[in-house]
Amino acid sequence: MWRVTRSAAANLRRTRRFSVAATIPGPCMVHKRGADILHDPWFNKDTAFPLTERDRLGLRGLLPPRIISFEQQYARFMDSYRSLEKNTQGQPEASVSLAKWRILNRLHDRNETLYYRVLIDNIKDFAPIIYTPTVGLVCQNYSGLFRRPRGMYFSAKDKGEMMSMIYNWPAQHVDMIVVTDGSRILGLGDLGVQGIGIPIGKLDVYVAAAGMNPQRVLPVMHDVGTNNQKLLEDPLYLGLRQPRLEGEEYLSIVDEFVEAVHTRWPKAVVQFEDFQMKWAFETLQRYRKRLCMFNDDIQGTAGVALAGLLGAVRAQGRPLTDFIKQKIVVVGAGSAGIGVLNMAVQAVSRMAGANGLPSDHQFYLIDKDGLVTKERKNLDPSAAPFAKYPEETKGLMEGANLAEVVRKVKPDVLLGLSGVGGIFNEEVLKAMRESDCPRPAIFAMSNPTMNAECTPADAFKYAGEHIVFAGGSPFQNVDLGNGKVGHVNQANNMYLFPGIGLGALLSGARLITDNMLQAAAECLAIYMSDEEISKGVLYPSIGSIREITAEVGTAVLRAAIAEDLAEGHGEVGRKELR
Ligand SMILES: NC(=O)C1=CN([C@@H]2O[C@H](COP(=O)(O)OP(=O)(O)OC[C@H]3O[C@@H](n4cnc5c(N)ncnc54)[C@H](O)[C@@H]3O)[C@@H](O)[C@H]2O)C=CC1
Ligand SMILES: CC(=O)C(=O)O
Ligand SMILES: [Mg+2]
Repeated sequence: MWRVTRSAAANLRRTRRFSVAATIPGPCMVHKRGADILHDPWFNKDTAFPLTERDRLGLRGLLPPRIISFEQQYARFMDSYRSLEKNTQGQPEASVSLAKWRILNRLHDRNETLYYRVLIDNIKDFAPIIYTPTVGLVCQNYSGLFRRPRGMYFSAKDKGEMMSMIYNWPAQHVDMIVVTDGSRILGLGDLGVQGIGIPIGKLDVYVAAAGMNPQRVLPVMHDVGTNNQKLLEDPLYLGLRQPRLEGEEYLSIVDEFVEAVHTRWPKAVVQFEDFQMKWAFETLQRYRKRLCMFNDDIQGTAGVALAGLLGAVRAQGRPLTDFIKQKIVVVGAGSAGIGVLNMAVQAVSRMAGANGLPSDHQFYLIDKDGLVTKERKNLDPSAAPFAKYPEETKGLMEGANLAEVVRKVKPDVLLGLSGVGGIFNEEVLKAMRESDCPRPAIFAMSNPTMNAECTPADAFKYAGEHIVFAGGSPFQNVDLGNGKVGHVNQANNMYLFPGIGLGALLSGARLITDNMLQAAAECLAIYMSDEEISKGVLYPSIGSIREITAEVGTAVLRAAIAEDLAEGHGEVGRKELR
């Protein structure tokens, strides 16, 4: 469909030459020399190059003479990080977090081997810096923070050029791509081109959690303009200074990108991230049968939430099949909230042996206009299956407000994916005290921290110490006094997306099916022991993200094999996989 232009062909030849020399995974031949190596974060070892390599690679004289081992470099970096922590005590949290991000980012830009080692070993400490919440702050300030490019940018001005541009990426192989258009970055809205921080952060998690080869990951930004007036007026803004493309014009950009990626790396897994709702659903429908892709906000989040919801049922001491009877109020009818409900419906249907949503389901959906009912004017088709008929609303009217809904419904679970910080206020949380449930669950899943629907401290204070709590960003456990601790879970799609991507990649499947996603969610749901669950611990520690990712990846791979979709990866073919 797309013309391979002359420059594309030339790029292809160049890339092939380059790739043979420089991007073979594993123990690799580096045909770069001298300063080019020191300036390439993929290969640079700084002062750790031994004398033999300094001679062979033309580095003699370009480095101070003393060889500092990798372990010494590691210790030196961690020392400077810990000193930064000590020296910034008492300073505003945002500036401390940004300072931490800066020193990690400088290392990322200089020496990826050391960067990923410190990241893997300290993932629990560093995840809040390279991922939510700090990544949100980084995106908000990206144009000012920008020093070196990372990833690829496909803008509205590149129409007709993408098949050629894709060959500008220096690596021959790409396994994993995370792409955004910056239109809904966490709960921070349209951040235009500055949203590139999200694909970068997500791919860092892929490397740390799934062991992806850092030379085979690609963060991508589709810059189709921004409707953020502040950014449009910012003289330093790095993106296109035009309103967002809409309709067919928008889709033609994404189509062209997908075609280019699929041509160059047909086996790469593509994760769509932080697209505004209409494009999140549209692109998922459009591409999910055409390439190995998923939408993390719709599908990854749904799996993590479902695992948490099933954990909440276990925490109540009830059998999993009681999930069907749970009264669940979902606040936020966007890509994440609707994604969660769709997956919950699949789970309920499986348990009930039914097809679709049983008529007596107890799911309630609230958006910015209140309770969603069949009387809603211009009811969004994706919300329609969850809109209540008047006789099902316990007397609540269309648009009833959140506190009213909680008072009347007395839910087992209150789950927020609204992006609105503090919306679970004192009144709402106190209403949760009247819940019929022996152990109600409150999930305040919106990111970053300031957009969480409530803090855990408020949740335990107003809704009661017996609740189970999960946030989307990390929070400290809550001291309830008398030696009691309110456990705080982090219900974040980071528990699943690395395993979904890894399993899909290793399977070599050409698409990601509902069964593969369901396998991922089920794997997470059964990961915790009954003892942990009874203490309100629904998810593993982020410190064990590699173990959980390996399990999830295996579950996804098995599901792909069971569906006869697995074609194999690298030297492991279809037969060996079986
Ligand atoms: N913890 C996690 O793993 C994840 C968290 N999220 C978070 O969820 C939030 C929403 O994401 P999306 O669904 O993609 O956004 P979206 O923009 O598609 O949807 C937001 C929804 O919230 C509703 N809303 C807005 N104001 C409201 C109010 N005052 N009361 C009730 N509802 C209100 C809107 O009507 C809309 O339905 C974001 O903050 C995002 O960071 C998203 C994905 C994963
Ligand atoms: C975690 C995530 O994907 C989000 O907040 O959008
Ligand atoms: Mg997201």
